Amino acid sequence: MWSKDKILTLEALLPVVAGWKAEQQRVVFTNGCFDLLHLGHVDYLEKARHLGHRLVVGLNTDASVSCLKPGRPLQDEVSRARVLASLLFVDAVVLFNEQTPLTLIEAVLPDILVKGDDYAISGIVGHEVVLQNGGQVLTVPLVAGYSTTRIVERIQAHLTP
Ligand SMILES: Nc1ncnc2c1ncn2[C@@H]1O[C@H](COP(=O)(O)OP(=O)(O)OP(=O)(O)O)[C@@H](O)[C@H]1O
Ligand SMILES: O=P(O)(O)O[C@@H]1O[C@H]([C@H](O)CO)[C@@H](O)[C@H](O)[C@@H]1O
Repeated sequence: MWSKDKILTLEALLPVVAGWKAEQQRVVFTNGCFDLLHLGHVDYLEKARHLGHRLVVGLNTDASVSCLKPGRPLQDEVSRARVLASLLFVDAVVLFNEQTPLTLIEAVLPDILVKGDDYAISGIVGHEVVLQNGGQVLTVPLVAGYSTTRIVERIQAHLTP
């Protein structure tokens, strides 16, 4: 499968998810901006995937990111989606334009909802609907010292005479 074929609209994703569920494959969902992919992202996404059988990543569109993080994204949504889709342990990438992935999560109804542990379970968007549906909401420990912001700051410091 080509990585680009993992990037699906919600309409295209839902029957794929239904097929996985019919085969008793536990579907893991996470979401984020993933502007500059770094070790923390890779570590957490790989761990998230191994909490179940299939990993779906909800990716904020450029418009969504720019509302949440002024001055971002540094990489456009096409680039961010392809980079995520190129990861072996990512099974699907779906863009969402809202400020939160709630509608997306309500549609996908994953078996497991995951975020890094920079989020408390109660602060993870969609935790209620996933728990009400009998699913799990879990966090994965952060890899210390890695963030997109940190990368930007280091580049800026490097360029500053
Ligand atoms: N160092 C890290 N280790 C593990 N997971 C991380 C790390 N940094 C971010 N994540 C997780 O990656 C997902 C996407 O986060 P995000 O795109 O905001 O990354 P970020 O590097 O924190 O970006 P920013 O610096 O702009 O906030 C979130 O679920 C977050 O919990
Ligand atoms: O990359 P981020 O900033 O970790 O991703 C955000 O996560 C929010 C989270 O799901 C809140 O529980 C989400 O609401 C927001 O749209 C970004 O995806």
